[in-house]
Amino acid sequence: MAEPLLAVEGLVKRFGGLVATDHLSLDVREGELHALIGPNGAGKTTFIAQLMGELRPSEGAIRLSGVEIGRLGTAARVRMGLGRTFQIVQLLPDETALDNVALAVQVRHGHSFRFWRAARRDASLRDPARDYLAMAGLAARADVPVSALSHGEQKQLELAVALAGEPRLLLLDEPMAGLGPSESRQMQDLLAGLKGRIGMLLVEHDMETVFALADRISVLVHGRVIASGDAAAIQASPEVRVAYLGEGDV
Ligand SMILES: Nc1ncnc2c1ncn2[C@@H]1O[C@H](COP(=O)(O)OP(=O)(O)OP(=O)(O)O)[C@@H](O)[C@H]1O
Repeated sequence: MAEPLLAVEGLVKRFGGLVATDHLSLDVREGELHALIGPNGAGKTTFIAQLMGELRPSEGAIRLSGVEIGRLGTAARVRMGLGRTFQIVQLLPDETALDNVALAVQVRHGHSFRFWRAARRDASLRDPARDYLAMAGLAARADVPVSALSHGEQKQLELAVALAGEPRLLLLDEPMAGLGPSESRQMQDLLAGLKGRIGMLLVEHDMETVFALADRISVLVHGRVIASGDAAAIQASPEVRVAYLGEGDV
C-alpha cells in the first residue's frame, strides 16, 4: 500500500505527570480531509504543535510521505509541505489582503522580509497572490486592509496565506470559530473545493461541518484516539456517544 501523506505512530507528550498525547496514531491520505474532534482539553492543540515542530514529542514517530520529520524544526517541515491555519487569526492588520498573501509567496520563494518594500510591486509575487486570494473566495477584496475585513473574510485570508505556502498537508485549527452561518457555509464550500487536491487535518468543534466535510473522523479524549471512521461510524459509536458527544445528541 502507498505511504500515507501523514503517518503518526505511538505519539506521546508528557507534561510532568500529565499525559497530554497518549500513544496517538493516525494517518492522513493524499487529498483526504481527516477531522480530529474532541472535548476541550483533549489534546488537539498539543497534537498540532507536535506536528508543526513547535513542541517536541516525548515518544513516537511522525512521517510525511514516509520521511521521519519528528526531529525537524518548523521551517524545515514547512519546506517539506506542511502548512497550517490558526485558531486566532495571525495576519498583518495594516496591510491589504493582497499584500498579506504576496508576503507569504515571497517567504515561500525564500526571500528575506528585508526586501519586502521593493518586492511589493513585483508581479511575480502579486500575480500568484491574486490566484490564492481567488481560491479563498477573496478576489474582490484584494486591496482592502486586513483591519477592514470581516472576521469571516480574515479567516478566508488566513486560508489564502496558508495556500500560498503550497502545502501538501494543511492543518486547519478551528476554521469555523466565530463565523456566522453564511460565512461558515462559504468556508465549508472552500474546504470542500480543496478536497482531493490537498491533504487536510481539520480540528473543529462545529459538528455539522465535520460530518459534512470529513472523509474520516478521529475522536480524541484525554490524548487518546478512542474511535476513528467515517461520519456514520462515529455517529453510531457507543464509546463516542458516552465519552464525548453525549447520549442522544447525535
Ligand atoms: N505547556 C503545557 N504544560 C502543561 N500542561 C499543558 C501544556 N499544554 C497543554 N497542557 C495540558 O494538556 C492537555 C491538553 O491540552 P490542549 O490545549 O492540547 O487541549 P485541546 O484539545 O486543544 O483543548 P481546546 O479544545 O480547549 O483547545 C490539557 O490538560 C492542558 O492543560
